[in-house]
Amino acid sequence: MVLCVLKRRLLRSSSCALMGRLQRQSRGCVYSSIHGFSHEEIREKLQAFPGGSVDLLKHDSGIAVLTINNPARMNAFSGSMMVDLKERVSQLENWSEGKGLIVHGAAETFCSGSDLNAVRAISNPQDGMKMCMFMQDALTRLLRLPLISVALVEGRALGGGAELTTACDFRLMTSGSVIQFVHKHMGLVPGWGGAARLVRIVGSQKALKLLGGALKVDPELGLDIGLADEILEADQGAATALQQAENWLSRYTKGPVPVIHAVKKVVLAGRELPLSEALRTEKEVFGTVWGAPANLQALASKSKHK
Ligand SMILES: CCCC(=O)SCCNC(=O)CCNC(=O)[C@H](O)C(C)(C)COP(=O)(O)OP(=O)(O)OC[C@H]1O[C@@H](n2cnc3c(N)ncnc32)[C@H](O)[C@@H]1OP(=O)(O)O
Repeated sequence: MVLCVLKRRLLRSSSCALMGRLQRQSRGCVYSSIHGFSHEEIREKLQAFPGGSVDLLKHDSGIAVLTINNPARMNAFSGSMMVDLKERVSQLENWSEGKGLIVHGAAETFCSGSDLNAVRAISNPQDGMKMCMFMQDALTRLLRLPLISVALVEGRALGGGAELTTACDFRLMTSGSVIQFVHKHMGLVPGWGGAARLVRIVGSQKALKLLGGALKVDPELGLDIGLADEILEADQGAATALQQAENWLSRYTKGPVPVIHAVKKVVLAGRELPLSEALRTEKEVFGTVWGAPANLQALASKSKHK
């Protein structure tokens, strides 16, 4: 009897722990005060380096467009843009009707990394660490959104810009575009989580070559090594690269919001959690769609999958 009660309590507490982990995972925060991370302190420091913006446009289709907007500096991230990015990610976390996201740069180029003027001004190790934690937090939360996300790479994605592409589920490259982890040339390694994510996307051997050689990845190489998911050709009638990216993404965002969110959550769990935890998460997510309206409707329509 006592054993049964204990067993039940254990089961309840482990499922609570799992749900907590799932919630934290979907919110995505990596750092807290125990890591010496004060969001407010670093936010204030970053705001001292203004310029550009990160803009968000949510469409009725459920696809949002996030624009890295600082064309005078090839869309380099100023301090205030880092703060903007985090605010936009918070807005997307609360967008219950959202299904997809396109991240792109203004004026047909993606992003040339952090603004070198800000980098010079905060080149001491303490400030560098704080900026690194802030951006890791923002980009981890971006990747963990329940939306299916795409980086549309036009022109150049350099340094932190290359890292940003890895915080999306997919990368589409237009002809002539380049992704380059130039960090080694700057005496650096990625610090916005780009190395950890790159290894998961292309494997450690290829990641070592890309980082160790600061290799230029053009669309063909990108497709070959699995960094790019599709090449967008310029000659597609009158369609802009953004329209082409929306068309590409809409294949994966078709359907009811809860189902798209569930798809993203199970894939995220498989990508990030050890197998036994990923399986438990999958079960929890399955429980949210089983017998839910979309499932009942599909059963009632006796659909065939020809
Ligand atoms: C953990 C994060 C690590 C990092 O991200 S470190 C930063 C890595 N990124 C870089 O080193 C990129 C440096 N920039 C470049 O290599 C070149 O500017 C680039 C992007 C290839 C473009 O070359 P071009 O087409 O010849 O154009 P350009 O050099 O005249 O640039 C146009 C204007 O944009 C500016 N710019 C480009 N990238 C920047 C950056 N990251 N920070 C601050 N300003 C940047 C550049 O200084 C120039 O401005 P201006 O016209 O001289 O006032």
